[in-house]
Amino acid sequence: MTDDASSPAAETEPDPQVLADLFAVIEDRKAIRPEGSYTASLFDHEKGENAVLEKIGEEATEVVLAAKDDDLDELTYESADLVYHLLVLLSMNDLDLSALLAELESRR
Ligand SMILES: N=c1c2ncn([C@@H]3O[C@H](COP(=O)(O)OP(=O)(O)OP(=O)(O)O)[C@@H](O)[C@H]3O)c2ncn1[C@@H]1O[C@H](COP(=O)(O)O)[C@@H](O)[C@H]1O
Repeated sequence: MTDDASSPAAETEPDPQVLADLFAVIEDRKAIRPEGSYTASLFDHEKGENAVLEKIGEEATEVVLAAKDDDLDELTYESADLVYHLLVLLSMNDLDLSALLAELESRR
């Protein structure tokens, strides 16, 4: 791996900040509730929490199936769905991303 900004790796390397940025967007959708936002709809709907819990169950199953099938693209895609819905669930329960990170840090 090189720090050369002109290398293809430097152009495509994901920013680890992406998780914090995504959580900030989720918190923003919770506060502002823009029309047409799927995330906002999860907070708006009176059964929103059930919808999120259902999604987490579905996505977790899809992650397991993708892993069993050795389908790495699908495993990556479904893991992203799962993490996104997990972050929505944390926000829905007024937990911060830092609570999750602190818990992980405490296990090191
Ligand atoms: N990361 C996500 C994200 N991941 C998944 N989803 C939505 O979650 C839903 C998942 O439902 P499904 O599993 O049924 O959809 P699917 O993945 O096509 O189907 P499967 O193959 O998984 O069964 C879809 O509507 C996706 O669009 C997401 N919706 C939003 N985000 C992020 O949230 C931001 C705000 O988006 P809005 O929700 O539009 O405000 C976006 O910019 C993204 O960064």
